Amino acid sequence: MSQSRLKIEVARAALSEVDSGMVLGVGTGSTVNAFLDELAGSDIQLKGAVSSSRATTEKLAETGIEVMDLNHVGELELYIDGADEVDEHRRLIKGGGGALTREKIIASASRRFVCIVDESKCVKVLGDFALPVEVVPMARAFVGRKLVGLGGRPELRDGFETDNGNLILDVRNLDLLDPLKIESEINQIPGVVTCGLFARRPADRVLIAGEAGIRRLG
Ligand SMILES: O=C[C@H](O)[C@H](O)[C@H](O)COP(=O)(O)O
Repeated sequence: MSQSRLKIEVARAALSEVDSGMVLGVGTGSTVNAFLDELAGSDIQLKGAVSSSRATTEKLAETGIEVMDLNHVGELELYIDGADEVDEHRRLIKGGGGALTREKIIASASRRFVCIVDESKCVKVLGDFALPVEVVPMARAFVGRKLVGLGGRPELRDGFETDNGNLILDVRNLDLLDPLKIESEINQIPGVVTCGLFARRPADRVLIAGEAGIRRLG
């Protein structure tokens, strides 16, 4: 099965997590877009959605779902999002599309986070995927040196600006065996907005589409 077919399969499986009348937190990326297509074709009627990026806001508008401001909705019942890497403890690397900060805010503001991936995203140890770190522009070089001090090899994502007006450093070579520790170490560097590790706020459930069907973690 192709990867895009697997994305559709897991998107379809995620519909059973969603109820009509919900205000849903919605992540960013191609798997989430597949989910929104499936949602549009279902009979689920959301009250609205909180969006994690401009791209998702546009997609929600096309789908006819009202986009709501997180400041006006309080705690969300459910957040649905994809990931770039997932381990067996439901810890994630996210931010391949640069939306990590808003994604982490909405995931943290939600009671449940259901992550939807195809099996190519599953790893034993996080870190093959370069870790995205969102950085305030004037701190780019300073943060880069600190990341080198942690053993990383940061590379500026060329020509990319986040929805928050910041930069992304993609960091290779970090030892992520203890993702909780490295997540807080990176997040404590002044100038870092957040890093793409979701260890402090892992997914509550991961739905994984593979050749054998849908596997669930959590
Ligand atoms: O910033 C982007 C997000 O973290 C996405 O959830 C992640 O990159 C996965 O995207 P996709 O579903 O396109 O593989």
